[in-house]
Amino acid sequence: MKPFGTPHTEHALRLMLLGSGELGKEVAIEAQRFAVEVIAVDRYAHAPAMQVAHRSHVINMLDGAELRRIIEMEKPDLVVPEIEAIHTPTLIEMEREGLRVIPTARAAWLTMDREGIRRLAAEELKLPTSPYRFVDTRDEYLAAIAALGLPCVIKPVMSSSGKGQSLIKTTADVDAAWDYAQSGGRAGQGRCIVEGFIAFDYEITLLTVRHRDGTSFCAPIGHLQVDGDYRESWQPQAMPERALQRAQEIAAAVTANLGGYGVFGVELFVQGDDVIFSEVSPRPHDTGLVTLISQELSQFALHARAILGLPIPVIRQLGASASCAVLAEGSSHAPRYHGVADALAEPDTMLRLFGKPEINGKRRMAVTLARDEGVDSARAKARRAAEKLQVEL
Ligand SMILES: Nc1ncnc2c1ncn2[C@@H]1O[C@H](COP(=O)(O)OP(=O)(O)OP(=O)(O)O)[C@@H](O)[C@H]1O
Ligand SMILES: NCC(=O)N[C@@H]1O[C@H](COP(=O)([O-])[O-])[C@@H](O)[C@H]1O
Ligand SMILES: [Mg+2]
Repeated sequence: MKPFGTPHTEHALRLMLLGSGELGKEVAIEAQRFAVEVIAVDRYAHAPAMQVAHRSHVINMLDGAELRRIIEMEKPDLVVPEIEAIHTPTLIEMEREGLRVIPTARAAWLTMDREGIRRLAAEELKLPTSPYRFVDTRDEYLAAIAALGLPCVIKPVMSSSGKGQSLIKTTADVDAAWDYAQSGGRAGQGRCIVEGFIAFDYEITLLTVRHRDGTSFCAPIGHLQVDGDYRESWQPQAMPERALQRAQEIAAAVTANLGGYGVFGVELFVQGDDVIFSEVSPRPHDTGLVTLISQELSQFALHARAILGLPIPVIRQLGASASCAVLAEGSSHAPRYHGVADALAEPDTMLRLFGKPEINGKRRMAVTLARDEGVDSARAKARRAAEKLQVEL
């Protein structure tokens, strides 16, 4: 890698974020601590990371020609995918031409689409997963439900944060779930995965960092999801030694196959000592927002260090911590936030307002963070802080 340089000069070390949401904003800030020049790209203007980047571009990242044009124009030293809805075949092509993609173009390609990563994990790596089928038509969908049984879950192959996802409990849910899957994904209509429902005891994200000196794990993060979207996360999630070991083995196997440097959010379901692989983000994870308060080096700082080829000799945990997502629902072009001071009144409390420029429907706008004696009291404190925060539309 070339030496660190000075932004806005010919010697700048340039990092392009593809996706500029709340996660990218924190990555941008961490990269700038090393004087990296940050170029933020997303599908809309004034996205959170754009607000702290040196420059930004608004493009359709699912359009290969547009993606190539912007990368050729900016000539970044590192391209850092931040969301799954990207034309990853273009990244694969350009990686062959010498572009550096984090963690690798193949990892971004396999995980942009639930089919790629699921087939890799279940069929190639033989890791335990939920039973599943991919479907393109309503008839195939009905056949999948018949084969897998109820309850089951349907998700568009390209989606995140639960968009287009439904739990199908009874036959009464079947039609609405199909319609939502066809309208709610990040790339419009199309292929879906139908998964058998796993009645897990709890689920975790195991943040796994591949860096120049090897692979490191953060303490497991427990989380609560509603409608497939994260609402609360906490660290550490208590778990039996055997299950933790199994979780680390699975995370090591998946991330070693994906390769490259950076943080991965490995999502796992736990039942007793058994661990089931769900999916992986080859980048920081929303549930990992808790590490902004729970670790000396947050997942964003770890990502920056790893991708810049810097050492990570230790990941220091600072104590039981929690995060609580703040969602708003409605429509607005200039949301305002009340109760920020009240939300920060208790010791060991922090928050982030993402600064998203508009809401149309339901959107995660902020997160509260808290540390306390134990995970339960940290969760309660983060929730109290979130209750104080009001989003005026
Ligand atoms: N097969 C399943 N059995 C039980 N619960 C499931 C299953 N699939 C998904 N879920 C629940 O829905 C949540 C979201 O699913 P998943 O992670 O696949 O969606 P996503 O849209 O990629 O979300 P994100 O982008 O936040 O990771 C899971 O964390 C889990 O709580
Ligand atoms: N689960 C993935 C996740 O949380 N991704 C984060 O949400 C942003 C999109 O938010 P938006 O839908 O509000 O634009 C993404 O850009 C990323 O930061
Ligand atoms: Mg997930």
